[in-house]
Amino acid sequence: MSDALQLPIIDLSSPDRFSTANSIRAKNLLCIQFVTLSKCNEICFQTQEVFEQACVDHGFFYLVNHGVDEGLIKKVFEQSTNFFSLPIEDKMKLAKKNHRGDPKESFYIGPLSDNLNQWPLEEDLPSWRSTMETYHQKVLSAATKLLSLIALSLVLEEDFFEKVGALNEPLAFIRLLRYPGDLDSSSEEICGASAHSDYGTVTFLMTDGVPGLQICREKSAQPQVWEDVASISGAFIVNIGDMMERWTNCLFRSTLHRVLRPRQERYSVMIHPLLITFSRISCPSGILNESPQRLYCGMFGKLFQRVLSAKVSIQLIPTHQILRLLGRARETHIWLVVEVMHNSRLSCPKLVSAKEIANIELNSALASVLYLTEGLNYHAETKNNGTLSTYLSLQI
Ligand SMILES: O=C(O)CCC(=O)C(=O)O
Ligand SMILES: [Fe+2]
Repeated sequence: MSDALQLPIIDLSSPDRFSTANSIRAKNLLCIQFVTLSKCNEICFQTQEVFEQACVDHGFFYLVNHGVDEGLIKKVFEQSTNFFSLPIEDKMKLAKKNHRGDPKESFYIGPLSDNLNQWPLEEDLPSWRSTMETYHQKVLSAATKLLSLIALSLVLEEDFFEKVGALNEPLAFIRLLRYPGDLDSSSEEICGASAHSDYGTVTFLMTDGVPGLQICREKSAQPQVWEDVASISGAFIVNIGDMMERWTNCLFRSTLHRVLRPRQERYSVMIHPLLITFSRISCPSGILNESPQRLYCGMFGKLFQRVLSAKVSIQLIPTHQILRLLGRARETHIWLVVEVMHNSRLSCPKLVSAKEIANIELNSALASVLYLTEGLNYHAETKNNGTLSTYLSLQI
């Protein structure tokens, strides 16, 4: 693996919240910690004079002192391994539907407040559910603190998100991932997770340290440049999602990323907090003053709100995956919301059925597709090599 990218570190426990908030976006701050990782386990902290903006330039940063106990993180990875090590027929009991996807296994746990989640049996995996529930709550609490820093960084009141009710109904879901390792070297697939951006507000990612994550900071550059992002033990890799990018009128960046097919087995755990009310809050005028052209009509437009209330799963797909998706859409009756960029403005999203998709013009490099499966699905796929790719879709 080539030298890993230097990403900014945000310290959630720093008493100087204003400086920390500034480091989320302000340019030319002095004495901010950077980390340089050339190999995963070789950590070298370095102070640099110029701080590149965490959210504005990279859309990715490390979060340290976040209050999620290392022991709990270790337990989550152990329990994830326990789950994926169950016999395939046990895992299939939680599957509802076939799904073709990247060559990895995944398990989604939706918001804890609804009772739609499926859990492995307590007798099969003792304490599994309680471990995941505790992790869910702890990460959500770190996310809430981070959001207050984000508010400060946008020159908003620290409790802005709280006041507007964005935290009243926080929907966060956990994704447990297992990449099986490159057992089949003849495979043409180079990705364990294909290039995408995340659709939520911020994503909290923890990995087991096996390399593979890469980001592309200039998605429109040709050829695309992919840079490795290494893990730091105990630190979250946090990235900005599309929802936040849109809400800040593209001030913050939702960066394209992917995971290369790892040579050895790789585990990762993600939490995506999705703040529904957030989608109804318009971009603050302060941000619009900086970039007066409003790039999005509404947050996601009315349609997105309909989507959110329609008990469906959602995912934003970058353009280069659209064609792949179209092939899939015809098979699986996926509905898509298509937004096409016209003269650097996004048109209002349109809801189209899988049948209509073939007729949509997708010649813009910046088109994005929000695809919806028919709610509450657990998808499963058995690949030729016997690995299982599963997910329980987001329950909203
Ligand atoms: O496994 C990882 O390191 C990241 C996966 C990812 O980006 C995703 O599933 O959204
Ligand atoms: Fe992602």
